[in-house]
Amino acid sequence: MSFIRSAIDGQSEEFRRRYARNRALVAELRERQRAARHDRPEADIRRLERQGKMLPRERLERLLDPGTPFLELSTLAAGLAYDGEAPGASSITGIGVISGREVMIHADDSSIKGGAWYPLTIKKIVRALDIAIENRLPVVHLCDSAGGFLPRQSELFPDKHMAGRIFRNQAILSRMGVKQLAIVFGHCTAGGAYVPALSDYNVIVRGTGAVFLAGPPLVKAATGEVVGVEDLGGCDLHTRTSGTCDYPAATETEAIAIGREIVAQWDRPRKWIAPVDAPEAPAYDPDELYGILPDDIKKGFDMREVIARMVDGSRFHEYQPAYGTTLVAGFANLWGYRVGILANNGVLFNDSTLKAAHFMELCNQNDTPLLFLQNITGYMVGRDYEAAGITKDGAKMIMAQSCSHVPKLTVMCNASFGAGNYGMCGRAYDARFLFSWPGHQIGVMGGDQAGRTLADVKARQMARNGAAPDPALLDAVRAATQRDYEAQTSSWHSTSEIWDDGMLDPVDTRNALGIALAAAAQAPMDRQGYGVFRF
Ligand SMILES: CCC(=O)SCCNC(=O)CCNC(=O)[C@H](O)C(C)(C)COP(=O)(O)OP(=O)(O)OC[C@H]1O[C@@H](n2cnc3c(N)ncnc32)[C@H](O)[C@@H]1OP(=O)(O)O
Repeated sequence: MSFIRSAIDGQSEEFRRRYARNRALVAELRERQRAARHDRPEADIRRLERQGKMLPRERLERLLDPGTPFLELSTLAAGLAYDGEAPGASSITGIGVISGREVMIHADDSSIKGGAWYPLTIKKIVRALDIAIENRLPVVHLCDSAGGFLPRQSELFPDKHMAGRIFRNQAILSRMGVKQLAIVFGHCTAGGAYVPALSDYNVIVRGTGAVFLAGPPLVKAATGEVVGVEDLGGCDLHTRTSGTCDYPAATETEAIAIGREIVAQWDRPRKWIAPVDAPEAPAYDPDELYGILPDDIKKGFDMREVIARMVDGSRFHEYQPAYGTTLVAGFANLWGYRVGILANNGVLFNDSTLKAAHFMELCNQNDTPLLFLQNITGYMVGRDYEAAGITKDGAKMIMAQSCSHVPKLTVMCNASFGAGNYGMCGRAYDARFLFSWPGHQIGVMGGDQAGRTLADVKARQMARNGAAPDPALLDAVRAATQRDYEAQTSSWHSTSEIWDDGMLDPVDTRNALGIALAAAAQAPMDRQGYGVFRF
């Protein structure tokens, strides 16, 4: 592999300007994450104190092995939804280490509306369980939830990927032999009761933990029976009489200790992908990424400069360096794992598209995981390109990508527009993990283009109807579309909607990808081949 020679001038005015802008974005990311994790109304903190409960992050700190990394997912989920009422989508998910085993964590956050599940909470939990299924990661659930957020039941209850999907995913995990433990710290009501019931192991805290299909008020309303929490679904009922729970614990601390002991009994999963070399830090300082990423989405940058600050030893074996140059492809090591990287250096033309498809086939032939670094404004459009078959070449790229049996990881580095998002393994294409950077923008097209397209459609419609041109109306259409697009294409919006698995500081991305690769290595690869390529 060759050493990447950087052409960056760290003293240039442009570098300094970009550096300042990207540092400011990361400072904003950190502040938003701090607030989402810790800012809670005083009354809710006091309520949990009165009940003798720990905050969810205190539980997590005691549960995870000291000094081990925790890759928290979707930290800013729901950040822009529900008037900011459910920071982090009132839940914590992420990959951590317990008793030496990598596990997926799902923790309810009862400091927000009693841990009630908002629609985006459910999306976040379902995604965490999908990740567990795809990567065969055991799951530890820290249960303390009021169940569905009742005012929004129609958005969280009935459809395929709503609340029922949590329990469906739990059943699938169990069938696959992927273990689950639930620790019941608070209430598990209604559907939430199935979280411990569908876990292979569970622990319940006496006094605060409870599991029931309906809590006391609903039981009274439904049948007239008056019954207290402990008698209806408390620790003793479930560990002595019903058998719904396995291990009683006198305190939260004891429950966590029992949970750690249970995980310690689990076998260590086989790894299907192994590092090929010892890990090595990049030769260039990742901090320089701040000076490389542009301060204007339309400005280009050489993705090799990003790769040089992400991969082991800044070494890269570039594939077809002189062909299809708007796509950079090649092999590198990341934390010792061999990866095949596809990164955008411009619009995808026929040649770069075919190069991408061929390179993905090579990686599948070698069982080499794929890493997509997206900065894509789309495929080249126009008569000449259609005549040259840009649509069928794009289809080949999507075929190769969708049918890849190797794990795929995607990082949204800057732009993700149009069908380029699809070819480069956007959300719909089952990347095992998909992260974004704070300056990233995503949309079917840019706001300016969309505004002009809709204004043009309007003008043609008016002409067809014999109406006089109305420049003020067309300007209004253009401006309104652009305004909407600006809000909807921002990275804060996309991460709030869980279109990614979380926003990362570019400098932390190498570490996050290392954890993701180690997780991805736990699932065997299923070679199913490809569909029909259109030639
Ligand atoms: C999938 C289908 C389902 O899951 S149906 C869900 C049915 N759920 C229920 O019946 C649980 C109702 N809630 C409760 O029993 C209690 O609130 C529990 C969870 C025990 C927590 O009690 P406690 O710690 O004393 O807090 P609290 O009652 O003061 O509530 C705190 C804030 O949360 C709210 N809250 C509670 N549950 C829900 C809910 N399911 N949907 C929407 N909001 C809920 C409370 O109204 C209260 O809000 P606020 O702080 O007054 O603004």
